[in-house]
Amino acid sequence: MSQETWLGIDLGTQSVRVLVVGADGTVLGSGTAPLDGRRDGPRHEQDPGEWWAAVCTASGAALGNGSRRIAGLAVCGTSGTVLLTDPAGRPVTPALMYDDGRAWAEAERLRSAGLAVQHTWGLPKALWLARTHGRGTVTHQPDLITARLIGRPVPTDSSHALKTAYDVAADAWPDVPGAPGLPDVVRPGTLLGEVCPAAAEATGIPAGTPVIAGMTDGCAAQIASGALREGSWNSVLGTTLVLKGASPVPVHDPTGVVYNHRAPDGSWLPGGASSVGAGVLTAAFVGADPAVMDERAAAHEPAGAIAYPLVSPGERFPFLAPQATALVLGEPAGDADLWAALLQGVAFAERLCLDYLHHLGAPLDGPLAFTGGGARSPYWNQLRADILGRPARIPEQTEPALGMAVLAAHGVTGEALPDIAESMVRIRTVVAPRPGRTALFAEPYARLVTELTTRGWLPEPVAAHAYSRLTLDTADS
Ligand SMILES: Nc1ncnc2c1ncn2[C@@H]1O[C@H](COP(=O)(O)OP(=O)(O)O)[C@@H](O)[C@H]1O
Ligand SMILES: O=C(CO)[C@H](O)[C@H](O)COP(=O)(O)O
Repeated sequence: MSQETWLGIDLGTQSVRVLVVGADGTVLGSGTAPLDGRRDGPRHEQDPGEWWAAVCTASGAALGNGSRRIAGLAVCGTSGTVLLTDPAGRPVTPALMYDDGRAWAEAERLRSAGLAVQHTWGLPKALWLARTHGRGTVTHQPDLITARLIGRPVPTDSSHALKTAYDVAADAWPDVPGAPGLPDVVRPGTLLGEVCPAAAEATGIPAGTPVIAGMTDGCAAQIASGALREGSWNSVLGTTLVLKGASPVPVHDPTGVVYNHRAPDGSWLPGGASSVGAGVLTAAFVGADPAVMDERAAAHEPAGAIAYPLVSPGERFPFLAPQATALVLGEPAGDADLWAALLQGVAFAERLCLDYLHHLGAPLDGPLAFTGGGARSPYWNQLRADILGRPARIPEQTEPALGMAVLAAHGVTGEALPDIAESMVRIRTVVAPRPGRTALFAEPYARLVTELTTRGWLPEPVAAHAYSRLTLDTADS
């Protein structure tokens, strides 16, 4: 690949991040700008008008004052965030965020019509918006930014459209009676247009820069981890846990817990998003220093209590249980023991996600990467490798914006995405499981699986599969 420079834009929950990246993955510039949101019970909204201003600030900071040539850019957003726009592409509603849970009734109706959607997905929320605000065209978070960059409304990409129920296998919208207007769709990596002079003036990104159709932030993080070859997986441990892998065929899950994004080359990126995650630490230990707590937790292996640490009520992966609440079995012997139980509980949930994927027949024999804020803890990385019984790669730079820079390079050069990712993604370290450690955690893991089954959250065949994989792994360790 030539020595070009690429730009990635990540529209997140709390901020917009922009990275300027060289052909070897070196970060040449970065910028960020905060975003506000409104939460009220199950409702979570953002003002889409704020996104453009934040993109301008973050791009300006990433590019500095220089007139650097950018060979291409792509934009990712939070998956399932939607709003409605008028024919000129202007917002006519607030944006309902990916975790906004108000569209229960709409989701129920869609499911009874045969569409495997969760209530936080884009299509039920778009129906809710159409019912309460009137009609408009469904627009995903990045569509508003790519339109502004190019200077006219542009198609959406099939990745952000997935949770609006776009059929990525048939490359078509399903027939949804009463649906608001649906946008044209292109595959990720397609050229959408070029940065127009007005957008260049506002952002500092040179006019004429190619704008490439992006993917969701979850897929962007996967690209940034390099996990794009068959059987490779990326586990993003941030506030919550998202697992995504690469497969030549979709992983079929009738319950919709695991769903499949589609890579630009037509291969599949199966995965799911759990409500377990590192967010429980922030909530339970306000102001604690993770490094200090990790050091103290090392004396509690296994912990005296067993946790299933949901960040918010309801679980979506590795099982669907809207009624599930965080659980702690047993009485932790102090704060270090509780911290240990939470770290171990997240790793147990991660193990169960992999067991579930295996149960569905997903290919799992490639490398596993750990990314997200939780991967900043070397202790937790080791613990997770021990409990999973498999090594994990920790990349140097794992931001979704890097994934978008890689996708832009693919879109402009036409080189295969996995090849470009390998030339731009650097692995910092590989953590191997310690001998005997998987067996040390076998009993609490099995107890947790039993408890989840007894509560009716985890289907029994999945539990049986988890026990049999545990027997195999502990015989080896
Ligand atoms: N050293 C650490 N040890 C444990 N958890 C950490 C550490 N650093 C960050 N985190 C966790 O990472 C989470 C944030 O992850 P991040 O990927 O940055 O954000 P988000 O998922 O919100 O996009 C927080 O919940 C925080 O508790
Ligand atoms: O919590 C989220 C914010 O976007 C998403 O649910 C998560 O990233 C997974 O979404 P996807 O698999 O569609 O990328």
